Amino acid sequence: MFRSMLVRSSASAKQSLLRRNFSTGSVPERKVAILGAAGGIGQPLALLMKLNPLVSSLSLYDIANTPGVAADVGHINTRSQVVGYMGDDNLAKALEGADLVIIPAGVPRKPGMTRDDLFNINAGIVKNLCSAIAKYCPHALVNMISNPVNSTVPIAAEIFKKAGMYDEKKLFGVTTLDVVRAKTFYAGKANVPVAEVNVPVIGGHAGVTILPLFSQATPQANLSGDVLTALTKRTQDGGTEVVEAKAGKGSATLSMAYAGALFADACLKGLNGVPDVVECSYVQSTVTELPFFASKVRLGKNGVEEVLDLGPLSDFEKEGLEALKPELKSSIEKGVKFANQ
Ligand SMILES: NC(=O)C1=CN([C@@H]2O[C@H](COP(=O)(O)OP(=O)(O)OC[C@H]3O[C@@H](n4cnc5c(N)ncnc54)[C@H](O)[C@@H]3O)[C@@H](O)[C@H]2O)C=CC1
Ligand SMILES: O=C([O-])CC(=O)C(=O)O
Repeated sequence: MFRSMLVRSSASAKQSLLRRNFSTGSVPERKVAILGAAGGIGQPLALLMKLNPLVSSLSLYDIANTPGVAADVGHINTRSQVVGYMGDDNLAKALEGADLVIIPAGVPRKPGMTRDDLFNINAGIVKNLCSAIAKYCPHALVNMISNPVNSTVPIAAEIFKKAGMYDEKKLFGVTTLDVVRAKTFYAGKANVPVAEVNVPVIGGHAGVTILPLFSQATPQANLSGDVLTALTKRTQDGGTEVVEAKAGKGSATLSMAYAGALFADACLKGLNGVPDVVECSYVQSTVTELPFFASKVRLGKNGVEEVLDLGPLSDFEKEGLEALKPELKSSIEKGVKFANQ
């Protein structure tokens, strides 16, 4: 009996050693900061990042209410240590040492508004937060969620350029929710298992600038032109569908937190050297004549490893691509102009 106890205890010692190696060795320490962590997106995103075993330190920053969110999420028995930071004076500490900063700070839409109607408030918020990132964690990857993404990403790039630390490989507009929606809507119409579906979504993140490429969707399905037109429109209007359903109580938060957590996980995998991590994102790009564009991106140890080209487009998608360019161009220019005022 004594012997079997010894065997058991040496087996459990081995297991705990393995566990320790896992937490200190093979999985690197990664600090993730969420700016706007007490908001509609921020809270469920904090929860999902707390569940991610790739995160060792989770920093929750907001101008209000972060102590409660951090205390709540911090009781979950997963790897990361959670700290809440509230107010401008604590932003430096929230950011120091961050490998990845996710920004869902800012106001959401109400019915009747476009994403661009958020520009006046959110542009200033993003500008201040990016100035702090440039100062306190210049090497971090930045996942921009705050709308209008088509403009807030160029704003961030300009702020980083002014600070002399811009690295185009490290700045991402999060367009994953467009991909999530395109997959869901396509699976419904094509009658295929949603978990197997892949659909690239290119362009930007507002109305017609969102261009799902259903011609490249897998598994392939033989959908009529009318169905493809309707699927495209529903994907482009997905945000508005939620804004209207919430009737003044904000925009997508839960599906956005899911999408944001998926994209952050892909970024962390890339940082950790996992090969072949490919996601769509709105990044600095040369795949079209526009300086920022969403397309498939290969993620690696330095962020963007490769911006993949668009692949073959149907005639309908080619038209959509040309149609989106003027709006996307003017949203980019608006952001650049604002940052340089
Ligand atoms: N990229 C995308 O696909 C999506 C983007 N969004 C955008 O995400 C943003 C946030 O949406 P919600 O979470 O629903 O809004 P929300 O109003 O519920 O939360 C925003 C949070 O940001 C905080 N905040 C405001 N100023 C801040 C500052 N200077 N520093 C730190 N935090 C600050 C607020 O205190 C609040 O807790 C909106 O701009 C919305 O349009 C929403 C859905 C999808
Ligand atoms: O529609 C909005 O305002 C929020 C958003 O970006 C989305 O849900 O795609």
